[in-house]
Amino acid sequence: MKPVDFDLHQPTTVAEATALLAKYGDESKVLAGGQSLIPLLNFRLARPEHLIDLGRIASLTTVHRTADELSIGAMVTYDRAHQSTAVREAAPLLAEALPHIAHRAIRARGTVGGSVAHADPAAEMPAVTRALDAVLVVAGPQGRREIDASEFFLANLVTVLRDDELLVEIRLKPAPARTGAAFDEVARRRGDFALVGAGAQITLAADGTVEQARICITGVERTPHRATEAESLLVGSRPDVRTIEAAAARAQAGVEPTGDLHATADYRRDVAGALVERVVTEALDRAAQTMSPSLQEKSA
Ligand SMILES: Cc1cc2nc3c(=O)[nH]c(=O)nc-3n(C[C@H](O)[C@H](O)[C@H](O)COP(=O)(O)OP(=O)(O)OC[C@H]3O[C@@H](n4cnc5c(N)ncnc54)[C@H](O)[C@@H]3O)c2cc1C
Repeated sequence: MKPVDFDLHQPTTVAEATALLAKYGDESKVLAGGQSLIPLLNFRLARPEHLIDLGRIASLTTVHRTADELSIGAMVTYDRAHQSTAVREAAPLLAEALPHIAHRAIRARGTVGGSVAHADPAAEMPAVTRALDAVLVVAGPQGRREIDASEFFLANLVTVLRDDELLVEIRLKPAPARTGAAFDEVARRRGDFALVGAGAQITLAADGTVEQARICITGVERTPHRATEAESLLVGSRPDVRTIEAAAARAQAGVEPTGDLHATADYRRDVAGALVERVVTEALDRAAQTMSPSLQEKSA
């Protein structure tokens, strides 16, 4: 099928884009990479009269790193983020998650901001922003506001974004030294949305104990899940196999999936536990590899 007729607007600044959103309200829709929106238009599940393409707003395409902050523009594509040294160094969990998103062609066009704004609970980006305590910067006719990722996602495909607001930037605190990260997922076919995914970013203290643990799980609830109980069990410990298994068991007990035609609730819960065990083990190994050999022995 083809979309219903619409007027295409191509603003070159955020102010122009928000003015268009304010003018056309719920008759308009923002277009980012189009990897979710274009199929919705083609199937006529979305019928906006005005499409506001963000593709010409250069200020939304930058990645900027300072000592205290990593800032990623909403229109940065998955590929571009993955090629960025700043992202790899400051947000290793994000760098690990990016290659799991869809297929190469989709990663070339899809944007980090589009994924967060779309808020699919099976998607990688929303879960990663939740685990990394990202701040989501939003622009509207009244100016900008900052929203913690923990408050951004309300339900499947529903966020706190208002009709006349744009997500413009994702801000993260850079990962400290001695940090490792891993992401893994289970999908029916390579490139499909995963049934369940999990990511972990772990920072070790100089003595080899866990200083900080961040764990997220996709595909188990209506919003991206953060496994805080598992995180607290790891923090302060000198993690061995038993501690990791206990953390995974806590993560598994902490999710409340519902079954659907793709997988039962029990299957999703079991996979979540197995994936958390795997990614925590891998993230810890990678964090330990950043330390001197004597400290690596201590943390083993
Ligand atoms: C076959 C296939 C497989 C896929 N597999 C995966 C997968 O495994 N993991 C995954 O995460 N995704 C997957 N996707 C979705 C893909 O990642 C999309 O790119 C992503 O969901 C949306 O990003 P986009 O930039 O394409 O946004 P668009 O499709 O342009 O927009 C999506 C929605 O967000 C809104 N929006 C976009 N940007 C903004 C903004 N800055 N401010 C406010 N609202 C905005 C739009 O109005 C629209 O409602 C898949 C898609 C396909 C077609």
